[in-house]
This record gives sequence, structure tokens and C-alpha cells, in this order.
Amino acid sequence: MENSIVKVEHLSHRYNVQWAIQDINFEIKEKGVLGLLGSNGAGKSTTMNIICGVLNQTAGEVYLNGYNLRTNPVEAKRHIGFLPQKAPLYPDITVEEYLTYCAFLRQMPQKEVSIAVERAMKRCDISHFRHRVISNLSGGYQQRVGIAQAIVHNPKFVILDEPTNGLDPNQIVEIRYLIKEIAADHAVLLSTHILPEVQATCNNIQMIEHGKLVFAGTIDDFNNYVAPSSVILTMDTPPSMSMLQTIEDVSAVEKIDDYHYRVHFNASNNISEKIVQLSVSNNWGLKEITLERQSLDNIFAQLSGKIKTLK
Ligand SMILES: Nc1ncnc2c1ncn2[C@@H]1O[C@H](COP(=O)(O)OP(=O)(O)OP(=O)(O)O)[C@@H](O)[C@H]1O
Repeated sequence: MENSIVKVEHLSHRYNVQWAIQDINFEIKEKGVLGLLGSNGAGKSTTMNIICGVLNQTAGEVYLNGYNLRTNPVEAKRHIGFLPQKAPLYPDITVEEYLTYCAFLRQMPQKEVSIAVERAMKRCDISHFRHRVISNLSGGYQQRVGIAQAIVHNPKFVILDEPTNGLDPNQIVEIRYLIKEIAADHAVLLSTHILPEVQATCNNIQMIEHGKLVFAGTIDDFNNYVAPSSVILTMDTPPSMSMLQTIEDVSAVEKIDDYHYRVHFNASNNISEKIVQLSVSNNWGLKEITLERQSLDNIFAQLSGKIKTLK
């Protein structure tokens, strides 16, 4: 069985009188990506800052590789690599100089530093830019350097705070791929607002709203939860609303205009195929059928009112 690298127990934090997070509990296994989701002000940064040892929690405990972060901070922090939202880069030095400096900051023994820097550059595919001054790299490659500094000391646990923010679509795909590669042998905690990012990279999801954990589950649980549950139909000769209502698994029908209807359904599989068959046999003149996907904002809004924990 896989061991836990991170264990968060009953974590709560209060700034002045207001609780920013309350009774957060989770564990992160040795490998894979755990997505930490939440809308603005939900408590993600507070949680991450505590786990990184930047902020001292009001209550609860954090264990990193078995070491209590509060009582044994030096040993616990050895196991963390962190890429904050804005990568802490020094623009005027080269990639290799910067990573060497980071390795020393991480108190690596001198004889291990050059091997560690080589390994991190290779992993992030930046070896060919080793002599390039950081300010002359593209945004995507600067982000790779940021990720390289987070893994240079080969920590067991890597925290990435919105790592694809501000990148172009190609760079985003490449960084997501890199994150998955890193997660093959590190535990990764990824904070993001972007639904496709969650679905492309995460194995497990924790969602925080108003400082409380409102969802904890695997990516399959999450995908089931966010699966489309309505379709928009465009038809030349639509049937009556009551006819649409009688289709098996249809829970509600809304008329948008004479040719467009929104059909809500309960089934775990969507009902498009059934509607296409009915349209052909009843001449509804079905022109288009569009699945309506929920945005992450909608999901946050839905979950913010209720506590939902899936196993
Ligand atoms: N230094 C602080 N002093 C007082 N309140 C704070 C402080 N930092 C955060 N808060 C409050 O704590 C709550 C959680 O904030 P936090 O920054 O952890 O959320 P977040 O999920 O990271 O949001 P975002 O995605 O906008 O960064 C918010 O209500 C915020 O206003």
C-alpha cells in the first residue's frame, strides 16, 4: 500500500476573528496529482501557505513524510518543493546558475549539486537553455525553470500554485504534460481554477469553499459529478413539451423559443442517442443537439452550500 507523504489533520486558520479555513482534513499519497480547487477567497492559499510552512496555523496539524511541520519544521520542509503563482526567478542569471543557487539554498551537499541541477534540467527539458539568461526565455520555458527549482532537491512533495497562469495554449499543454511526468514519482498538489486542467492532470480532487472541504474524491467521482445533465435541442418541427417530458430519464423540459428546447436528464449516460432515434421516427427535424457542460464556477456555486464527501 502507498504511504502518505502529506497528512493534514483538522487544519483551521483564523486571521483576526474570521476563520479562513476550518477543519480541513486530507492525505496525499506518494505519487499522482491532487487538485486543490476553490473559488476566489475559498481558502486555497491559506491552506497551501500552511502546508509550505510559511504560515503558522491556528489549529490542527500538518505532517510531511511523517514529520510534524509545527514541531519539526526543518526536517519537514526538506521534503517540499514549491512553485508559487509567480515563479521566484532571478531574470539576470542563467538557468544553470539559478538552479545551482536554488540547490545550495536547499542545503544540498556540495558534491551532489551539479548532478541535481543536471537532473532537474533534464526532467524539465531545459538543458539546452542552461546558458541562457532567464529573462530571455519564453513564458513557458520560464515556468519550466520555476518547476525545475521546485524539484531540484528531489523533494517527495511538490506544490504548484496555478502553474499554467498566463501561458499560451501550446505552453499550457506542455506544462500539463510535464506535471504528469513529475507526478509519476512525486506527490503533487496543484492549485487551479481551470476545469480542463483539473480533468487533464489530476488523479484526486479536493474542493474548498468558504474555508471548508466540500468535495473529496477521485477524478472519476469528480467527472461523474460534473457530467452534463442537460442538452439543447434545435428542431424544425418540435413535438409538444409534454411529449418531450415523457422520454425516459428526462426530468424537465424548458422551451427557449419555437425551435430550441433545453432538456434536463437524470441518467448517468446522456440521452442524446435516444432523442436522435425519436426524432428520426417522429420527424422532429432535429438539426443540432448540444450537451451543456457545467463551468467550474457553477460547480463551486452548487457545492458551496453543502458538504459532499465521496469515497
Ligand atoms: N492576511 C490576511 N488577513 C486577513 N484575511 C485574510 C488574509 N489572507 C486571506 N484572508 C482571507 O481569508 C480567506 C481565504 O483567503 P485565501 O487567500 O486563502 O483564498 P484563496 O482560495 O487562495 O483565494 P484566491 O484564489 O483569490 O487566491 C478570504 O476571506 C481572505 O479574504
